[in-house]
Amino acid sequence: MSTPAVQVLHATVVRGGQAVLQDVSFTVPRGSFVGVLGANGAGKTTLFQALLGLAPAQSGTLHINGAPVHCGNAAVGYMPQMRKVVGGQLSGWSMVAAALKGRKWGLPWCGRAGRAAVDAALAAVDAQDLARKPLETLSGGQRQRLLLAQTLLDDPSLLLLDEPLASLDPARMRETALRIHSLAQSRNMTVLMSAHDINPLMGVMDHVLYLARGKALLGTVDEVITTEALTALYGAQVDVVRAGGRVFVVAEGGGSALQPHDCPGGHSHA
Ligand SMILES: Nc1ncnc2c1ncn2[C@@H]1O[C@H](COP(=O)(O)OP(=O)(O)OP(=O)(O)O)[C@@H](O)[C@H]1O
Repeated sequence: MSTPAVQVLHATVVRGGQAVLQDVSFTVPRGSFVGVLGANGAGKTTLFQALLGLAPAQSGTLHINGAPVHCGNAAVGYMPQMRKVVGGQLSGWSMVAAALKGRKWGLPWCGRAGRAAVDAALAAVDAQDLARKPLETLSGGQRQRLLLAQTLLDDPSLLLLDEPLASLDPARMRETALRIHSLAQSRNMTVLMSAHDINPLMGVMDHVLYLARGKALLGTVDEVITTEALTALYGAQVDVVRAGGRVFVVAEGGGSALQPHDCPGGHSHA
């Protein structure tokens, strides 16, 4: 069996005195596309930061491609959650170039190889037309594409994408998910992508990694997004309801355990 892309064994990660991930174990085979789901505060970003070596595990082990996690691993491309525009005067090209060799917001001076890498990354996400435009003039979706281009520099084998679909409309969400899927397949990359809406990931994901109460459950959509599996994970009654082509994960008392998930045609693909 080949070395897994990600292997987490009995990992506990504490933040602010609280175990955000508690004795979590899962294995992601190489080339898998994993949707990382969970309510706000479930620990999706913390998991990514642990895999980046930025949030050390108090106990347990985390390996990427068979090696312990460490900061600055060029095999890992990371797209953080995007909250606001930084450096709005920068062109799209400069923003991507600024991440060459792991630098962020440094001066975009680079040699011929670096320039070629930036051009190739922009082309891979179909963003050549954004290269000369200042960031502040771009839409959220266009900026997401540039952030995705940044993650492709250094030719990573693993992408950690933190809510890359946030703030996109449903059509763009689906388009972006398909784009990432196709990129991952063509470059043989493993993808862990967090999201609050499962629908754009239907047919794209091989697995779901669902986080709740410090625990994690990895499996196919049909294994994980069920009343039984999520009730066990949450330790309280959670119902998975399919209605009108949508899937709702409903907590006891009627509140949403997660954002409602659109799911046209059940689990069929759009
Ligand atoms: N630097 C930090 N210091 C202390 N606590 C933190 C820190 N970062 C995150 N936390 C806490 O860890 C928990 C998990 O946060 P995290 O950002 O990983 O969740 P998330 O699933 O990514 O949430 P969201 O969907 O809202 O982005 C939260 O309770 C949060 O308050």
